[in-house]
Amino acid sequence: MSAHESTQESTREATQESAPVSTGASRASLGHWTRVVVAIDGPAGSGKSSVSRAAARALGYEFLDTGAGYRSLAWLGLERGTDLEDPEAVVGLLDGFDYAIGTDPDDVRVRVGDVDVTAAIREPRVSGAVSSIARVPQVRVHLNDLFRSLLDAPGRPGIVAEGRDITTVVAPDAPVRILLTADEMARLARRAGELDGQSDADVARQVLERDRRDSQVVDFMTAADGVLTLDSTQLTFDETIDAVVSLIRAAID
Ligand SMILES: Nc1ncnc2c1ncn2[C@@H]1O[C@H](COP(=O)(O)OP(=O)(O)O)[C@@H](O)[C@H]1O
Ligand SMILES: Nc1ccn([C@@H]2O[C@H](COP(=O)(O)OP(=O)(O)O)[C@@H](O)[C@H]2O)c(=O)n1
Repeated sequence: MSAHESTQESTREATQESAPVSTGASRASLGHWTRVVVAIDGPAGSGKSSVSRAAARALGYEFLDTGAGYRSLAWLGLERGTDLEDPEAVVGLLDGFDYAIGTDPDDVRVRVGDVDVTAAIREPRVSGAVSSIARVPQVRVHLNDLFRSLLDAPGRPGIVAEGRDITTVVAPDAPVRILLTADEMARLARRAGELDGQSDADVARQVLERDRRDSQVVDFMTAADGVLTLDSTQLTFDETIDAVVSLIRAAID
């Protein structure tokens, strides 16, 4: 049985379960983590960010959008006029990179220095540049250290972190690991629905090119061993949230 099939099966079982709500977890299931760490990866438009945030809210957990870290560094480089194709220049940006992100799912503001970049990091110019900085190994090491310290910080009983390599590199030993997928047409339609001011064709080109470049660095299209695949193509937004919450509850109860 493939990882995909086995996961659809476990998703079905978990979704049908009507277990009482519990956000607790046994010490053993947490491994070395101080709280429940839920790792979610997937391609652009699969629903990682919105679904992870809603699942965190439903469980009383925190939420970590790791892509915001890469986007913020790209934003800084664009502001400074840095050549983002030059890895040395990109590494130079890390010196004194003063980055902060909210992990409350109801307050996910992002700051670089004194500037609130929450909206700016979603602009197409940042989406178009971010893959260039994400492929620099020193950037990944630097940001991964930061992400791990946020995952293990004192706070709510759990945290849902989403990105491209959370299940494989940042937290391969997380008690819950999910690959959230959706077929290309569904992903492009979702993204097109979000971005005003850009034609659907431009959005599609940009998303596919970003996925192509990102997948040269990390594999977020196939589930690593032990990672559950949840295909949201045929699911509504609410059904996807329910499925993720059920998978988390099933894993920690
Ligand atoms: N299962 C789903 N069905 C319909 N729309 C969805 C679903 N999951 C996510 N969306 C919508 O798709 C858009 C992209 O989701 P987002 O969370 O930004 O994806 P990602 O973080 O993977 O790029 C959002 O507008 C979101 O509300
Ligand atoms: N764990 C992660 C998260 C994001 N990224 C990079 O950051 C970019 C933006 O991530 P994102 O999660 O905001 O992207 P979307 O899928 O939400 O559009 C990605 O295109 C990757 O280049 C990464 O390399 N590793």
